[in-house]
Amino acid sequence: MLYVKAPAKINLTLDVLHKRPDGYHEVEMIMTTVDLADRIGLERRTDGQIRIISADRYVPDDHRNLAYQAARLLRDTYGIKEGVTITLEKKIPVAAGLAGGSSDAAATLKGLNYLWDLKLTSDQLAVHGAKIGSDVSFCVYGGTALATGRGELIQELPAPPNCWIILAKPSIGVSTADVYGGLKINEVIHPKTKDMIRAIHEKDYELMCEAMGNALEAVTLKLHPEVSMIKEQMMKFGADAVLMSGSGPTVFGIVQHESRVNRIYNGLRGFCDEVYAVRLLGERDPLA
Ligand SMILES: C[C@@](CO)(OP(=O)(O)O)[C@H](O)COP(=O)(O)OP(=O)(O)OC[C@H]1O[C@@H](n2ccc(N)nc2=O)[C@H](O)[C@@H]1O
Ligand SMILES: Nc1ncnc2c1ncn2[C@@H]1O[C@H](COP(=O)(O)OP(=O)(O)O)[C@@H](O)[C@H]1O
Repeated sequence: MLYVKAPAKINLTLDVLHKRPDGYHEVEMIMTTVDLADRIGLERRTDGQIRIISADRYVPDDHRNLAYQAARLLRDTYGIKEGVTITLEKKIPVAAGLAGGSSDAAATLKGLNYLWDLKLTSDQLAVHGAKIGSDVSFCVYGGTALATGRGELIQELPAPPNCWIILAKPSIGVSTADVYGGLKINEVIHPKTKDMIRAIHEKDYELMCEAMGNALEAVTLKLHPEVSMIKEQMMKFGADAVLMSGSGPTVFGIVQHESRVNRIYNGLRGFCDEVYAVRLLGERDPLA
């Protein structure tokens, strides 16, 4: 059995520029991976079948699973006769704005590249990833990056200033398509992407706190007012800055002093079942 980690991501900025002819939205977003991860187990099969094993009832165990789609894409593209059993140990909350499914797909691409000895580069895997979902290309590389296009065009960035992240996911699932669909482009408050890039290059934590912004928040907060309440509580318990990740509903708070992490974590546990205190992974995995 080959094991591969599939880390979650958060969006430090998420800007939506316009709707594209293909129905997607042109985005400009800065994403970074955190040390909350699914674990993917890959085992070769001689029957050519792709099988998913997952204990999480919210995760499909058939062709709808993004890890399944990743395996099928490589098997069919490269004429692989073998199959694979994919065991998903889910730790990332589902439909949370943390790219759990996308990260599982990226981990499966990387693991099968090794298992089936395909010798594909990260760039080649990222191109395949984009066929599975807009966030999968970023998940192939990991680390920190500016994503543009529909999210599949990746420009690597250095690690952001070091800090703790507290993630709080209310017990609601959010459809990414519904959130993008609910966006009024002419009302978008554009985040300060350039300031965030400067904050990352200069390791300026205060500027990073100021520059955080997510154009999709306006839609999700209207659909789910409890997300606003979680943001307020996160600030009340001492976070330096707070933002919703991706299409939500997960809210993340950032804090530099470890002494405050427990207070925020314990405070949010009163409101959310799924609360995590995590670190930024920052740079790309050199072995990726
Ligand atoms: C919102 C973001 C922000 O990082 O992440 P999550 O909240 O899902 O983690 C991403 O843009 C989500 O990426 P991903 O979840 O891969 O989206 P996809 O499966 O490609 O698309 C799902 C649906 O979202 C909408 N969509 C997605 C990406 C994009 N740039 N424009 C869109 O309009 C489309 O309706 C599409 O059919
Ligand atoms: N491997 C997977 N892990 C989680 N969800 C998956 C997976 N494959 C497909 N899905 C489906 O994709 C939807 C969104 O998954 P996820 O990537 O966790 O959300 P988000 O994109 O908001 O982070 C879920 O509702 C789930 O049914």
